Amino acid sequence: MRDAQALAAAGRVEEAVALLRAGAGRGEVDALLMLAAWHVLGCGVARDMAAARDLYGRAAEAGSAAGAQLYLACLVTGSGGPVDWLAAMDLLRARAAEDADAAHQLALLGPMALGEGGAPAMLPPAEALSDTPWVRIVRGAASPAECDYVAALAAPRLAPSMVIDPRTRQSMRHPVRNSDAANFPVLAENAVIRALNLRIAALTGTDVAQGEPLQILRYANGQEYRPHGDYLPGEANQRILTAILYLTDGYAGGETRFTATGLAVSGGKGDLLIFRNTDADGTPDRLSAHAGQPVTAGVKMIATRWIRAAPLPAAM
Ligand SMILES: O=C(O)CCC(=O)C(=O)O
Ligand SMILES: [Fe+2]
Repeated sequence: MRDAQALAAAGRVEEAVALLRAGAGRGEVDALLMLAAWHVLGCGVARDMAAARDLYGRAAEAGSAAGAQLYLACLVTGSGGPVDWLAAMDLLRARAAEDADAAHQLALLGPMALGEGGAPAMLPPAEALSDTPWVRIVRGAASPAECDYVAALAAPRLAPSMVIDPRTRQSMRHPVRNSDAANFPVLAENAVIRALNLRIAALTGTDVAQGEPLQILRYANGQEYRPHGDYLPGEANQRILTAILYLTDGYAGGETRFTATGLAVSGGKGDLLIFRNTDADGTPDRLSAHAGQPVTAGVKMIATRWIRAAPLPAAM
């Protein structure tokens, strides 16, 4: 496939696409995956998620682990076609013998007893912690095994957290947040991540499409997230809610502290903290400002879902 890349780099995009199509036609995994990626990105071909989904499916059928992962993401998130949870479970079962992660996902999904499309069967109740700002906690929203799985899945993806410089729009390191971060864009989701995102959507009374990619933060000793609001300056589709799932326990410090009132939350492993960042009319609620206090021993990991007022544009 280096030939196709070289042709594309030389501006001979049509020839590159023709080469990929020929390889894909012969069922070559590399060609199927690259052509799919080009359809996702709209690079050399028109952006076409349905075509990408079909190509990932063919790569999966040809035995590609990467193809199977991406096809699974399409099936569980409804990218490039309808959500097909049953086909996703079939795919996991077909792979479980040779793919430890597929087997692990099935082991976690079984006890969830999910309904159609991966919807949660039952929801634990929410407890009010404060009304101004509006803060709720759902104890045991995820099991310890689910938390461990998400933490381990994120580990190889973790990199120093970045913030966007509002002047240059470049991402850069910043002392406001010195943790490590990783996220799961739609095509990086799998069945377990999707099930958790659907659970968070149900617990917050929102549509799963309103959620930004699940973001994992890892704070080692001394790391923190300084006081901030989660709302986005000048954004029309505002972050109305934040949901934080605590993935680890046994660390010291690291409370989530609402700086205006001093409310400090030490979430237990599997607890989900939910708070509103805006008023009913969508204006930022300054009282929702909060911090992740410095961790003083051990490691704190959380999974954050920033939830917008309206669904985000379809999957990338
Ligand atoms: O680490 C925490 O407790 C807070 C994290 C946070 O503020 C966020 O993810 O938006
Ligand atoms: Fe925050």
